[in-house]
Amino acid sequence: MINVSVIGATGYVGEELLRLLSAHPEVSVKKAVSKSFAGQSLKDLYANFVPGKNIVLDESDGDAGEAEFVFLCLPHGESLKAAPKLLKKGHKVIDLSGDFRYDDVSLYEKWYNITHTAKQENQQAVYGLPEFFKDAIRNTDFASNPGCYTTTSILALAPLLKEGLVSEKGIVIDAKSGVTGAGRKEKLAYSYCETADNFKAYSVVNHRHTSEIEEQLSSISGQDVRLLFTPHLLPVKRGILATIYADMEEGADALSIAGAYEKYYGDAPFTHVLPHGQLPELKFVVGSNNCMIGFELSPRTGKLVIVSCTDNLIKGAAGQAIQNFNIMNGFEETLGLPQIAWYL
Ligand SMILES: NC(=O)C1=CN([C@@H]2O[C@H](COP(=O)(O)OP(=O)(O)OC[C@H]3O[C@@H](n4cnc5c(N)ncnc54)[C@H](OP(=O)(O)O)[C@@H]3O)[C@@H](O)[C@H]2O)C=CC1
Ligand SMILES: CC(=O)N[C@@H](CCC(=O)OP(=O)(O)O)C(=O)O
Repeated sequence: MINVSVIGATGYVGEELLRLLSAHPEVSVKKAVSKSFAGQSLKDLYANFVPGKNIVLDESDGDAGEAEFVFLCLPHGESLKAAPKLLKKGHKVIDLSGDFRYDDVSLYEKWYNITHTAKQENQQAVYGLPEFFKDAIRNTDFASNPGCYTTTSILALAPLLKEGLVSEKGIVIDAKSGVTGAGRKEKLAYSYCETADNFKAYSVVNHRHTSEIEEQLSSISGQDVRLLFTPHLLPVKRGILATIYADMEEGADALSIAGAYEKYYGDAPFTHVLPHGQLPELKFVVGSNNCMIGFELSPRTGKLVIVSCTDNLIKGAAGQAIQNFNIMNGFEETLGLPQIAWYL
């Protein structure tokens, strides 16, 4: 059994993580930290935990107790303060915020408008996308979980860029997210009346995930990738669907594209590519740790259209964190993780 602690336990990601961890056969949750609800039982806030083990929320004192592993489910800027202290005390850390995702901290500082105060720890952090960095994840004590939009986008594009089947220029990612992607904020803009029966684009041309997607795709493919990323707020609770447009290079056809995906994801337990012409839907992935990808060629325009779906709270956050935890501990990658979506 591995003792773990969850900090930021009452947010949407923290709650989902605790729910998934409760079914993990090798995990014992020793501490769940909340600044706002310290002293209360988790089940008083989230009644879905009534049948589970009683978890009393602890003070947010930066102490992870006896836990070997600490999951940080804090807003960006907060992990920046918490992670260095925990690493110094010898804890292994998996951070779910954006604070340690960049190789180039100046990109973080520019896109998040925050001065990075833990540059040394940032160098230590491994980008927790198992499909591409499994060996590094296996050998680190500090994993930085990718963003939800970024996981969905990078998994769709990386094999095709790496194999030279699409151009690194002119890519457009048109992504839609469920409202839980914004966190458990008490803001009018995320309330039922403002989001239900509505659909809107936001942060057009300047969403911070643009830089994370570009940096990782450039690093994986060895090309200078520049792209447009447009997020939208979808009136559903969970799920991300990204429709991606890319210019095909010479030699790109249904067979070579399927072959490139097979090369990188043939053995990946959670990334599934549908046969040419079949497209994923949110209900095929929501409730699971899967990323599902489909594609269609447009010979008339020379463009490839890719559709990629994840559950933002699972493969986009809590599930991928557990996948990284499993790899860091030498467990089966799938341990404790849902492989079949809810569908309904
Ligand atoms: N929602 C999603 O789909 C995804 C989120 N992420 C990332 O995961 C992290 C957590 O996200 P999410 O659960 O959605 O966010 P929430 O806003 O729902 O939860 C964050 C929690 O952090 C705690 N907290 C501690 N310090 C602060 C502070 N200064 N300001 C606000 N909250 C604080 C709060 O709990 P308390 O007051 O009880 O301590 C809060 O509930 C973020 O970094 C986010 O970017 C990553 C991928 C997907
Ligand atoms: C719908 C919504 O608001 N989504 C969030 C992205 C999710 C998130 O929390 O960002 P990270 O994945 O980087 O942690 C946003 O656009 O800011």
